[in-house]
Amino acid sequence: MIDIKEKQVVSILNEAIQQLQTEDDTRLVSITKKIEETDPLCFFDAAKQIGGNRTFWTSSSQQFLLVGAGSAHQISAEKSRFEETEKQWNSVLEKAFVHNPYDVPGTGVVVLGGMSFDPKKKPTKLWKKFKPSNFTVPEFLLTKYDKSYYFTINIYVKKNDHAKQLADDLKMMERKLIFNHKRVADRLKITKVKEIDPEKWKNSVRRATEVIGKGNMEKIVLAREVRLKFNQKADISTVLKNLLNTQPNSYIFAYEMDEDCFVGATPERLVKLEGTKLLSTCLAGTASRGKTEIEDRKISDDLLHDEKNRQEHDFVVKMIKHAIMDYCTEVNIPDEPVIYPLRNLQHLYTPVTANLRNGYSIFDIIKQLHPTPALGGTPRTESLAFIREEELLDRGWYGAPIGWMDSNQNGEFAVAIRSSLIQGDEASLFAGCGVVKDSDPDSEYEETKIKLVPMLSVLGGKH
Ligand SMILES: C=C(O[C@@H]1C=C(C(=O)O)C=C[C@H]1O)C(=O)O
Ligand SMILES: [Mg+2]
Repeated sequence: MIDIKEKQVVSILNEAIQQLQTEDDTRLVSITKKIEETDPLCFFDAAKQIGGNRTFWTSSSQQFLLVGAGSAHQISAEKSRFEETEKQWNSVLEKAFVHNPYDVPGTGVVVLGGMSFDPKKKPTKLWKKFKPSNFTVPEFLLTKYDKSYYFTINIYVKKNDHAKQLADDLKMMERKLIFNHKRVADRLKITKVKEIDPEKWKNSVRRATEVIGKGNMEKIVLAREVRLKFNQKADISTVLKNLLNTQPNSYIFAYEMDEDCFVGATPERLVKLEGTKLLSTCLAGTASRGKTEIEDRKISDDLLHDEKNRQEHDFVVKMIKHAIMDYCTEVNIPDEPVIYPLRNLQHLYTPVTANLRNGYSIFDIIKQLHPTPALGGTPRTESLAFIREEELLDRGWYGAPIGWMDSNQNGEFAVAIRSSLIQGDEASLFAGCGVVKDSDPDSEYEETKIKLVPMLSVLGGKH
């Protein structure tokens, strides 16, 4: 094991400082080292004590995990957000002084963030802390990859900085973050539930089926919001712990902006990139889980053969295939979906594998894919216009790409569903469903109800 001693941190900082030309010049220094096993939730908790916003990400296998504390660099973009975000990210990388002896995805200069579903929708104050695109390079980052743990420091240095002093301060922060303390779980209780107008929502579903019936569109995804009030402020670490314990096969994420935190456990990958190896996912079509194994198998079987759900699913497959064709080689998509089981429901699932062509980035793919018909509809422009006009909620970051990327073309983005915007002792939960020509408003309403269960149950609701 290569261990970077503190003395080396001082010399790395010194080297970076000495390369600065003028007093106003600054430079991002990134130092990664391997550490002993560290409890990610303790790290997340401790990050609160040292101040600054926190970020959290685990991939569906949970063998990969990122926890960010504070912010060394903040990217935010409004107009041309994909291009602008990527431009700012590249300029961070260009000037970065990186010391990372490990060729491990998610170590070194890493950025975590997300974006809003539809920048053209008039924003409300609900999401005022979240820009159309916000990304954070954490000041301190914990990475778990396979069974190993890494700690990365990202810090801007100036010509007048004193390397030894900086290194001492950083060491103190590291001790605070990596110290495994005993966590106290909170006992959150829901004191008020306000469903935002279910009857109006069902009417929107009805109108969507009418529009689809006329042949103008094929699929429109409509979402709704539930507002909760709690007996106390929600503790985000406890929410994450509960999600980790109850939601297998899901990406668990948190992105904090001051007092607000966007949290979720989504099963839906948008895109994963490891070097040039690309993975995407078609996930649409839903049923509940059975109470017995036999009942469960029967429900899966029916779902696999249900025409309405297969339609919902096939629009996504077709679109994703079309969207990545020009950007990838070796695109491989099975002809038939399989079942993707979750704790409270099951989906139709078709994996996509491909090879990203030279010269393209994960951002090029996100731009092509978002929103897929799993969250928008078919055709895209028309369905988005319908959603913008008809939906009663501000989706904010719900249903949009959320994820991370590093400086070596590795990264992964999920679609932020099964999620909640937690605001102190209140929260908004979101769930939507794919409306096609045979959709029935009451059944779609029931479907969104099950999709709300994962978040509701970890926030003190019924299990
Ligand atoms: C829109 C959501 O989920 C999407 C809609 C699905 C459906 O209607 O069958 C299934 C998975 C997701 O693509 C949500 O969970 O909020
Ligand atoms: Mg559905």
